Amino acid sequence: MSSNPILRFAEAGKTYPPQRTPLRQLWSHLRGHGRDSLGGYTALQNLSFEVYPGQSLGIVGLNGAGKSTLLQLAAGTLTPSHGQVHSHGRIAALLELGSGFNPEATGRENIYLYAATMGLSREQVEQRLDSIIEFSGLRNALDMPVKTYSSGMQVRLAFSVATSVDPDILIVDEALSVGDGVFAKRSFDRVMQLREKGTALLLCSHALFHVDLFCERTLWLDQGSICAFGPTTEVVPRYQEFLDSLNQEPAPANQSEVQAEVAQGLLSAARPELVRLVRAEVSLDGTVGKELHGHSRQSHLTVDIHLQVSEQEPHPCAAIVISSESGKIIGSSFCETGVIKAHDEQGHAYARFDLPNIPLNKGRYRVGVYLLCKDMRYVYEWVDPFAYIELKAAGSAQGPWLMPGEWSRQDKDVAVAG
Ligand SMILES: Nc1ncnc2c1ncn2[C@@H]1O[C@H](COP(=O)(O)OP(=O)(O)OP(=O)(O)O)[C@@H](O)[C@H]1O
Repeated sequence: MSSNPILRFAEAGKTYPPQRTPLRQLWSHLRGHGRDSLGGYTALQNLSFEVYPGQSLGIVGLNGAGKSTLLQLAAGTLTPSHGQVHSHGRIAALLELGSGFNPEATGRENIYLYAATMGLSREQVEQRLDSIIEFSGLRNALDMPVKTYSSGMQVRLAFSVATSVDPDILIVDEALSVGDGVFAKRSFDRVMQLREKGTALLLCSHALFHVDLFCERTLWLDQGSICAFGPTTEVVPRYQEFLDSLNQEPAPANQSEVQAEVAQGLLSAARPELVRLVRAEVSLDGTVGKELHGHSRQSHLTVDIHLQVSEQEPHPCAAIVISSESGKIIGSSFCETGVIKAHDEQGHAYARFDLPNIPLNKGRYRVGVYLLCKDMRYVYEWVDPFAYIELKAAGSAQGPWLMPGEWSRQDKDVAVAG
C-alpha cells in the first residue's frame, strides 16, 4: 500500500446555508440583519478518515445521514465549511442523476464535455469514444439531446464515461443498481475490473449487499457523524441489526412510476425498496469461501441466501448460475415459486440451494447468485461471480459437465438400417 492517502478528510464538515425564502429575507430585513441569522443546517461534522490507492470504502446510513454530502465533498463538487478535504489523482463521480450533463446537448457532445471535466483531452476522448458508446449501449440515441433520455439511459451514459477515464478514485452514489439487467451486470464487472487495476472506490448504497461485495471497509454515518468505521464484515452486520431494530417500513415506492419505467425496459425493477439481497454464502463440502476446492462428482455445493422481500414483491425468485471462468453459462437453477417467503415482519427470507455430487468435470467455475422478480423477467440484484470453485477429477472425460448416460455391452449389432 502506498504511504500517501489518495483521499483525506481532516475534521471536515459541511453546513448548508439557510434557505433564503422570501419570508426569511423579509424577517431578516425587518430585524435589521444583513445576513439571515437563522443558521444553516449542519449535514456533516468533523469527519476524519483516509482512503489509500486501491482501497474501497462503503458509506451507509439512513436517509439524510449525510452520505451524498460526504461523496460530494470527496468529489470536490462541494467545499467543506470547516476542516479540509484533500485528494489527488483523477476523480470520476457518479452522483446525482444528470449532474454533469448539459440537457440540451446530445449524448455524443456530453461524452466530450463530461470527459473534459475529468481531465481528458479531445484526443483522449476520441481514442475511447467507440468503447464508451459500445459500453453504454446507446449508439442509436447518441445524437439526441440528453433531455430526451430516460433516467436509465442517463445513468448508462454517465457510468460509461466515468468508468472509461481510468480514474484514480471512482465515487458512486447508488448508481450501480440502475439500468436494465444486462447493463447492471456489466457495471458490476466494470467496477470489479477498475478495482483490480487499483482504482479506489467510494460507494454509497442502500443495497448493503453491494457494499459487502465491493468494499473492504465501511463507514456508517448517523446524523452527520461517524457512528462506526471499520472492516465491512463488522460494520455492515451491525448496521443491518440497527435497521432491523428500527423495524423500518421500506420507503413506499411509487409503484406506477416504477412500472412505467420497467415497461419501457429502461430500469430494472432494481429498487432496493422492493427486494434486496442481504447476504449469501457459498460452501463446498462445508467450507465457506470465495475460492473453494473440491472433487468432481463427489463434492457438495451449498449456497445459502438471505434476502429481504416487501409487500410489493413478496415471492421473488432466486437463481444460482454456474459458468465457466470466461462467463459462459454451464447450468442454472431457479427456485420454485413460494420457496422464498418472508420469515418475519421485516421481510427477511432465507433459502438454500444444494447440489450434491457436483456433476462438473475438472476445472474452475464461477458461481453466481441472482435475485429476480416472480415471473423472472427482471433481475433485481446479482453477484456473478460470487465465488469460484475449482474441481479435481480422475478419468478422461472431456468438456465442463459430466455427461450422464451409461455404456452397456451388446451381443449383436443393433444398428438398424432403413
Ligand atoms: N443543498 C442543501 N441545502 C440544505 N440542506 C441540505 C442540502 N443538501 C442536503 N441537505 C440536508 O443535509 C442532510 C444530509 O443530506 P444528504 O443528501 O447528504 O443525506 P443522505 O445520507 O445522502 O440521504 P439519502 O440516503 O436520502 O440520499 C439532509 O438533512 C438534507 O436535508
